[in-house]
Amino acid sequence: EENDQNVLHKDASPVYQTDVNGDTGGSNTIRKGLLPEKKVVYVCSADFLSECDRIAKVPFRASITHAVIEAYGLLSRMSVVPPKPATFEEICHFHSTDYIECLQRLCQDDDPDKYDEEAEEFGLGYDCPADEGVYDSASWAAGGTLTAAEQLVSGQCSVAINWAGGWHHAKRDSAAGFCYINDIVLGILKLRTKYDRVLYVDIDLHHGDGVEDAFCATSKVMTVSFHKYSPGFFPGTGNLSDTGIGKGAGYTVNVPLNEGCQDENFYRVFEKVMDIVKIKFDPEAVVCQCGADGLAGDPMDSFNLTTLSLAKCVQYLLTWNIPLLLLGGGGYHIPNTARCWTHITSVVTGTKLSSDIPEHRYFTLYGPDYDLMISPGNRADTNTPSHIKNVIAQISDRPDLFVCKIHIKQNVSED
Ligand SMILES: O=C(CCc1ccccc1NC(=O)c1cccc(C(F)(F)F)c1)NO
Ligand SMILES: [Zn+2]
Repeated sequence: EENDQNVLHKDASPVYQTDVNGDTGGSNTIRKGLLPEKKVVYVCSADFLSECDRIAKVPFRASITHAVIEAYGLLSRMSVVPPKPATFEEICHFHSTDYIECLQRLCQDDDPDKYDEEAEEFGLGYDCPADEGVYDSASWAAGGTLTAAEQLVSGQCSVAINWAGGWHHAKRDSAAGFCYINDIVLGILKLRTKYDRVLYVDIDLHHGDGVEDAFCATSKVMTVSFHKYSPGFFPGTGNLSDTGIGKGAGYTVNVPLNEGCQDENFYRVFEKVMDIVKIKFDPEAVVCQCGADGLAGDPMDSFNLTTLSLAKCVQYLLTWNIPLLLLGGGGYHIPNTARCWTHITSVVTGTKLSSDIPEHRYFTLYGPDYDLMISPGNRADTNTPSHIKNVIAQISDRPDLFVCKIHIKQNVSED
């Protein structure tokens, strides 16, 4: 019966399936018999895309991703909200004014010898160049995450998406790993104005060190990062033994994984760890950084994931029915990253997509199969069953980890 309804609708892309009662979707659709409609906010505008397209390490990734989401007709399933760039004052709710003033100054200076020792002190230089436009694109990306978080706080939606956010390495007073402004920390601080316990989940290939550092000493924000951990691999932090300090002891979770990790192991570990996190921390809101540099085919060439496991992780978080903020991050095979975040957007909007990518402006990037799905490479998954078992056991059996407290609504909200 559902197949009869795969009719083409004038206002949807040819591949866009209808839902059970024949509608092509849209926020005013009354959907019977499906998961209760989750209102989804998608942060986007022409200015936002053109500014985020200038992020040096992922040129035009913002527009390329948006174009596939649009080609599949997914915009009609979400409410599109235009962001503003984050202001200096908003950015300094986390970052030091000295660092941000230095970043602004260097981005306006076109002298190749501008990197003085102050620049070095703030991590600005050859590995994190402060080129013209870096401050603008970073403040627009951060504005997108703040807008998304504000939509959740004001109750306008249950899921909010900023695929141009997720810059998890930036520190309070330094740039790192091509991250200049930590939009994730700013978004979490915004969510904390309403929610007492906020969970951060990071499924990027790399350890989410900047977010972990920001909240390692508080029990109000738990950070959970799944990442490749091996000698010499950036940033080098995020071992199992890294569990938080002071009042935050037990509220930092790190899941170190080895080379070649594939979907089955990745999702198995994710589900086991998150089951425990849900019980012990009982979050009121969750932020997920969906970095796609762990995908097969990424030039990072480290993990061997497909979009299926990353989408399943987000699907899992949706079942918690708490406010969910979805962000981008790494992802340097740009067509695969666009495939991944389109797949996740379809999961969040409850939309089945054909795997044939519709014709659109960047269609040629998806050849020769023009398929939404990707295949794993044939590199071995070096995460042995005993490694996986050991990681899960160490997290679930640790006494200090997220000491299980009865969460009584407290009027003193700060630690
Ligand atoms: O993706 C990251 C950090 C990436 C990073 C950190 C520290 C040093 C270098 C990098 N990034 C790269 O090496 C990089 C970035 C973009 C594209 C490439 C490519 F050359 F592999 F394509 C490589 N975090 O989630
Ligand atoms: Zn990464």
